[in-house]
Amino acid sequence: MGTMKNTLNATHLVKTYGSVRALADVSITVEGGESVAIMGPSGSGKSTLLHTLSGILRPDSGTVRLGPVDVTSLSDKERSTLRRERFGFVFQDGQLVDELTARENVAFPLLLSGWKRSRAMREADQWLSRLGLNDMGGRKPGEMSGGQAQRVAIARSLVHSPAVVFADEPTGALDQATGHEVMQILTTVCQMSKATLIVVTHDMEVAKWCNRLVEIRDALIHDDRKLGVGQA
Ligand SMILES: Nc1ncnc2c1ncn2[C@@H]1O[C@H](COP(=O)(O)OP(=O)(O)OP(=O)(O)O)[C@@H](O)[C@H]1O
Repeated sequence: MGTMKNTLNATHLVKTYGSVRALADVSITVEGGESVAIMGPSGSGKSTLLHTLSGILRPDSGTVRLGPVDVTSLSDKERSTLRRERFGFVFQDGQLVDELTARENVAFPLLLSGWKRSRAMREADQWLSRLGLNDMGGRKPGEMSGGQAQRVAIARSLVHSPAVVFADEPTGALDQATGHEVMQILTTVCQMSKATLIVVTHDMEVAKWCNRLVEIRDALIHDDRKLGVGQA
């Protein structure tokens, strides 16, 4: 039922930068609620694929659909509204606003959507507590560890109940143990929220947390397979 609505479907994506082909002809369907790791060598097109699927980049040709919506045919303004309302983003680091507290950072997407401040702050507090950050609400990003900051970023990516969370090297700035914790939390809360998760990573330990692994090579999908939990 709700899953069809959130199916992410890309067909025949082509994206070139000058003479470089970053996506040669990529088609992929991700069902609502799946968690997908995208791996591949440096320069193979992973980030370009993530940015195209998430409406940040427009492909030269091909289409991206979220449920019935053709994302590629939307205007820039409509695409940024769709990104803000239906997608969440987690990056390697540096994504939180330094001047805002953890609570304000998490509440930010809700404030942008017009929530009243008091209600947005209460919702943010619930997310912080869900992620084990009860005491962190009043701290600024510079006053937290890397792992804590990533958990705040995860809370912020999910606070507005997005259909899809896009994560680009979410553990790239963390040591292995902290990265492991962050992936456990990220996959658990996405599952709880029934959000699809798409993660770009170089690290098989990170990919293992997902239930599907897509390998990109030379701008094409080279392999696409299911993963059992803890298997790779
Ligand atoms: N803005 C840009 N201008 C020109 N070329 C670009 C641009 N962005 C990416 N490219 C090129 O497109 C190709 C794919 O890049 P992309 O960043 O998608 O790869 P990636 O697999 O994410 O790499 P990495 O793992 O190193 O981040 C590379 O050859 C890259 O140099």
